[in-house]
Amino acid sequence: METAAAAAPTSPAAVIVAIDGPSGTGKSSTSRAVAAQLGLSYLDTGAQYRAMTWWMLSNGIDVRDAAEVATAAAKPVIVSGTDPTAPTITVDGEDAAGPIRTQEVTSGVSAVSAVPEVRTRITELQRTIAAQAQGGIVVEGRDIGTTVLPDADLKIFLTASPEARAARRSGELKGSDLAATKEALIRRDAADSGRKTSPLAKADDACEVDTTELTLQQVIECVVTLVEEKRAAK
Ligand SMILES: Nc1ncnc2c1ncn2[C@@H]1O[C@H](COP(=O)(O)OP(=O)(O)OP(=O)(O)O)[C@@H](O)[C@H]1O
Ligand SMILES: Nc1ccn([C@@H]2O[C@H](COP(=O)(O)O)[C@@H](O)[C@H]2O)c(=O)n1
Repeated sequence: METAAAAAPTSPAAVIVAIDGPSGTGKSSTSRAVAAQLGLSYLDTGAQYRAMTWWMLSNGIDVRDAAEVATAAAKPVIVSGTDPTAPTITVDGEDAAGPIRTQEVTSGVSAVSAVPEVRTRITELQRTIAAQAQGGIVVEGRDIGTTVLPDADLKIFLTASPEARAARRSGELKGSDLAATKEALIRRDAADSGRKTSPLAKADDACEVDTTELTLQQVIECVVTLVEEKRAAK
């Protein structure tokens, strides 16, 4: 007797998700959680610019000197691990996850990331990683939807008021001054939005989500729903 062959289980369509927005809007927390929940890879592009900055500072490069930064931009070997449950970043084989979060790196990163030679190198790296992510990937940063992955399946631009963002950051940095934190993130956003090459910007076809009044869990649920809708339509 003939039996019908069991239908092979189909794996969900690979989907490329770009999440951009200013600092402290919840890009990393949201992207990691969404990627983990949906079995996607995850890339924190800010960590790559921080890694480049840390290398420059560690090697005596004046990060305010664009010509010096440009000349050195090809030197560091930056490797990003894309498991959302345990993202990693190494520079020349050394674990950089801790050092890239220092105040010195945060203060210097906008100057380094504005240098075109730095952006060209890191953008190339990001595109290679996204192309290798078989099951799909969530990539978060400032210019993913506009420049790095303009053909992403889904683009999201997260926003939140400066007050909400400063309060979130102050919660992380125990004992920090709220007004100074707010001023520092406004300054960094202005530098990132004002640079000539690939500034922080919302892509025309991005879906904007204002997270000011939302809990992190609500933002995650909102993005998961958007990704699932895109996957179902593929
Ligand atoms: N909707 C939210 N409500 C409350 N807290 C949040 C929300 N989203 C994120 N947070 C918290 O705000 C802090 C900053 O979030 P996160 O690092 O994800 O932001 P980001 O946009 O990636 O920032 P940056 O660009 O500076 O790296 C974290 O402590 C996170 O837990
Ligand atoms: N696509 C991106 C991502 C980040 N940057 C620069 O890196 C800085 C640090 O980013 P965090 O997300 O870790 O805060 C950010 O301020 C930008 O200068 C970028 O240019 N493009």
